[in-house]
Amino acid sequence: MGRTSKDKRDVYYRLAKENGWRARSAFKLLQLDEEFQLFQGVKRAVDLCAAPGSWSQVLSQKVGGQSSGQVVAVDLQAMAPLAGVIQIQGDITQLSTAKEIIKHFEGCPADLVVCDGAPDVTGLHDVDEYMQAQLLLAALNIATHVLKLGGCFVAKIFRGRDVSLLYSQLRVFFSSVLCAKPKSSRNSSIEAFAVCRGYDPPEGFIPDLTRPLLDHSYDLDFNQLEGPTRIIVPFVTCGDLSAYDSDRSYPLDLEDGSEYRYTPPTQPPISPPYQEACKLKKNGQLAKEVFPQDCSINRIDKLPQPLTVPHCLTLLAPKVEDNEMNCS
Ligand SMILES: C[S@@+](CC[C@H](N)C(=O)[O-])C[C@H]1O[C@@H](n2cnc3c(N)ncnc32)[C@H](O)[C@@H]1O
Repeated sequence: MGRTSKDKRDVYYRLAKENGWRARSAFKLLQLDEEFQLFQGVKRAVDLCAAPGSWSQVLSQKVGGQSSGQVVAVDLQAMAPLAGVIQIQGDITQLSTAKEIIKHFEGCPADLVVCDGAPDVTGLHDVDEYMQAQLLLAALNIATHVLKLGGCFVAKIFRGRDVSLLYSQLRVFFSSVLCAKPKSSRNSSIEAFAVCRGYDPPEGFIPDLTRPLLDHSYDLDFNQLEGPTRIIVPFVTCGDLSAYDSDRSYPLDLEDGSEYRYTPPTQPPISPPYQEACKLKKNGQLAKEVFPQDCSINRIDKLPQPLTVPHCLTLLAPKVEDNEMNCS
């Protein structure tokens, strides 16, 4: 039941597996491209925060497929190999990672940098938004080193309270910045994508890898700009009206009347962060087994010490299904 119910909940999850994409996120990039023709004329692209690799798959088909096309993908996590994609396992906030990306381009600038990065969500909105913003700024910093003048930068953004400040920061480097929401991105999520075109850094700007988060005199440069520090940018929804609605549940029966058949994931994660929790669950060692009567969060004082991540996971998300953790 678990597998079927998850498929049913999310038509893009189902379609991704049927079409051979490693994750449903592939549709987000495809729908962004439909709207903005992101891949037109692109020969070199960087995919930041790429695992499990569906955006890299899209890029390798649209960019890497050309004879001189080149795609570099980076993630903290290991990613299964993909034809035509150079992979780096590293942290995009680290100087060493930025240097490695640059090395692969051998002096040739990239036409497109994309970043679908997401920190581990804590549920504390301010913290999550802050972390997401920092990741975006790290991606932007790397982009300032590899992107050609006039190039394009697309990054996941959380539309939180201070998002207008982020837009302003992006506007310092790009002639056009807008916020796009593909149909495959749930309306219930504050996720959207900043689409920044026309890379045009301020005169005299020197990219500085020693400050990966752009948390320095860049602010001074920024404050010297004329006009308000917070701007409103156009909001564009992408994916035509006939596209599936990601907030809806669709029936499993296929339109042609044929019976639905479960499709396994295209590429299961290599070494997911929840692996330890899966192992403990299989051995009956998760917190709910330890406290079968009551494992509510207000009994945290009664928990075994030290408190491990898997224990917290069980307490905070008791309904996580086996299939969602790929425990089978
Ligand atoms: C939503 S997933 C990306 C999905 C991917 N675009 C795809 O289509 O398969 C977010 C990724 O961001 C990565 N990430 C988060 N923080 C990172 C960091 N500091 N450096 C590199 N990758 C990071 C995570 O490891 C995770 O794989």
